Amino acid sequence: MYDAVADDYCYLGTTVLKNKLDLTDADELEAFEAEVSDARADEELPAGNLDFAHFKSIHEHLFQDVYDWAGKIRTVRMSKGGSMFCFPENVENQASKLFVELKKDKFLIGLEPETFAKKAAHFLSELNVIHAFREGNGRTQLSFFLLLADHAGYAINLEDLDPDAFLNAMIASFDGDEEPLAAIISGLVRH
Ligand SMILES: Nc1ncnc2c1ncn2[C@@H]1O[C@H](COP(=O)(O)OP(=O)(O)OP(=O)(O)O)[C@@H](O)[C@H]1O
Repeated sequence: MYDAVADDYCYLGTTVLKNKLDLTDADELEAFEAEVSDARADEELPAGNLDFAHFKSIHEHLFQDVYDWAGKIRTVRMSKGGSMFCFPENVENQASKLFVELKKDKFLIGLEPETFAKKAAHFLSELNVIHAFREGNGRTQLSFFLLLADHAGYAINLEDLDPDAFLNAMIASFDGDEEPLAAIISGLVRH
């Protein structure tokens, strides 16, 4: 969870996010959110142009059953484990730039696997620094990565992904070292 802050997204005096079922118990909300977002992830994801609007529509798809703000940029500052993410007023601008870069890079099509892994790691790392949403960033990042990899011609099996190693690599990338993340992605695309 986030460095716990009770903000306007939360029920008064708690760190439980307001939600469509009005669940006020953190564990119940977590279980419900996990179940329905998993089910939504198994459905066909919204089509799009691999741009920021597409990224937001994936978040909306995954979390439509849980939050009114699904698909919408957060309005509060956030940090995790001491990592301070992009200020909300800069999210739109930074994300637009990042997705324009991705397009300029031809969505990473036609690269050697090693180069794809490096560039995808950089993209994911920057996407995580932006952290567009109040919650659900990791799951949206992964879903988008799967679409990007598929579009570039790589079939990724997430069962091969070690969640702890992946989290550590994401944190390392936040701190400026994208190598561990590139190594993990490289392992996923080499089959
Ligand atoms: N200390 C940290 N510094 C930088 N990034 C972090 C840190 N801790 C977690 N992350 C990244 O934040 C993202 C998770 O964000 P968030 O909790 O909004 O997503 P989620 O989908 O709700 O959770 P999860 O990805 O854990 O299922 C992941 O990409 C994760 O790697």
